[in-house]
Amino acid sequence: MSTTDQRFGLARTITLPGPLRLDGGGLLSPVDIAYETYGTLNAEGSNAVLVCHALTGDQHVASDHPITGKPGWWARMVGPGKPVDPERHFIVCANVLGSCMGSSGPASLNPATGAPWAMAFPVITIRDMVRAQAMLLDHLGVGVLHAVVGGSMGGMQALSWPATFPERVRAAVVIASTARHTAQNIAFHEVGRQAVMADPKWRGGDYYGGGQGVNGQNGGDPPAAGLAVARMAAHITYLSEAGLTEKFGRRLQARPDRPDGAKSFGFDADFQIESYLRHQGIAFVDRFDANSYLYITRAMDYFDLAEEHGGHLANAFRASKARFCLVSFDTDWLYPTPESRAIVHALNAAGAPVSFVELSSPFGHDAFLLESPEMNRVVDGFLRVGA
Ligand SMILES: CC(=O)SCCNC(=O)CCNC(=O)[C@H](O)C(C)(C)COP(=O)(O)OP(=O)(O)OC[C@H]1O[C@@H](n2cnc3c(N)ncnc32)[C@H](O)[C@@H]1OP(=O)(O)O
Ligand SMILES: N[C@@H](CCO)C(=O)O
Repeated sequence: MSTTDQRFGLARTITLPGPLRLDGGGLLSPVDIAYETYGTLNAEGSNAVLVCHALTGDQHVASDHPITGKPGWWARMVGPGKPVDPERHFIVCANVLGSCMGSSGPASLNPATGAPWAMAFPVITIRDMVRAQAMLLDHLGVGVLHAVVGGSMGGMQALSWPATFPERVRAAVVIASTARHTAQNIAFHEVGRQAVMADPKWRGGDYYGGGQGVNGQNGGDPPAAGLAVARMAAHITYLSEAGLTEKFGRRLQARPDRPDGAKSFGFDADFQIESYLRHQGIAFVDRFDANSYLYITRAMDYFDLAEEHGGHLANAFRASKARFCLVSFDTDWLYPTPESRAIVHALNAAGAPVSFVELSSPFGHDAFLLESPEMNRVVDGFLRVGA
């Protein structure tokens, strides 16, 4: 086990013997899980909060990211005086299975060969990620969670937790999420995957150059262009038309050779939105592995909680005694409010206690990552019950 002190969190990577039985049929063993904890588990073991991250997030929920140097992705939600508070809670955030920040994934070494798994890594599901988290909680001595909290793909895990381990969760907070991927969601992911796989540098996933790590840190030559295009397309889905119009409109990008932002009459990034998207694409490839992008988007596309429970979403929650809190954003067209409402209906049908709020924000799906005093108030109030 390796340990690093981070500001107020504790970062570790643990290798668990497993085996982890996967929905796709195989076994994974051993299982590496990179995680951070904040705060202390109380004597009763009743204050643990598991925070689940979205597609490209990681365990650095409230500590600086080791590659980008940016603050943790949910430092607005997790920290002293925040709704998820290390003064009151024992907070656990783990890098999901299949990702690239230390947990087992295509960029990590296959113990059978000593080389990176690449596309030999098994296809995983949201439920596999949850099972791996349960193994970590066993290791940490956490029996029952006070709450599981997540947005977007993190919300899928937060829904999957009470469905998979009904006796281990007392409350679930599901933000900007869905119980199943729609055709539109799958379509956008497929565009991204094809962009990665069409890059000649993808080479069937074997681009690591013998080393593991994010995007060529150890001498590989990753499909950076394809991954950047994938991120550009995906990033549009995380925003809203109104937000884009307000932030960029049709304004032209100022550059050293054209300080007033004149049109190039070519294919430079003339518009600010083009420049912005290119920046988002380029920045992304520094911190994320292209094969992990394939595996995690696949896991999200396969997610259909009703299908896992005989075709009826309510069945997923019948064994659970958990309270649920759902939050959606009115400009989120990726996982729009009706997706959350469908979950609420299923929870009602299952007799589960549920509160639901649609918040107003101009920022689309990624609103859950931004400053939202209303979201924080809702989550804070919900987590204080039964604490
Ligand atoms: C659990 C998880 O979800 S973890 C993963 C979450 N993190 C991400 O998704 C990271 C990428 N996503 C984003 O940045 C998202 O937009 C958010 C919601 C997380 C952040 O939103 P905001 O704080 O409003 O940032 P914004 O979208 O304006 O982007 C700012 C960046 O764009 C750059 N930018 C802004 N305008 C332009 C432009 N015209 N041309 C080029 N770059 C531009 C800024 O310089 C800044 O760059 P930096 O991030 O390298 O410092
Ligand atoms: N923008 C976030 C949320 C996507 O659902 C991410 O990249 O993980």
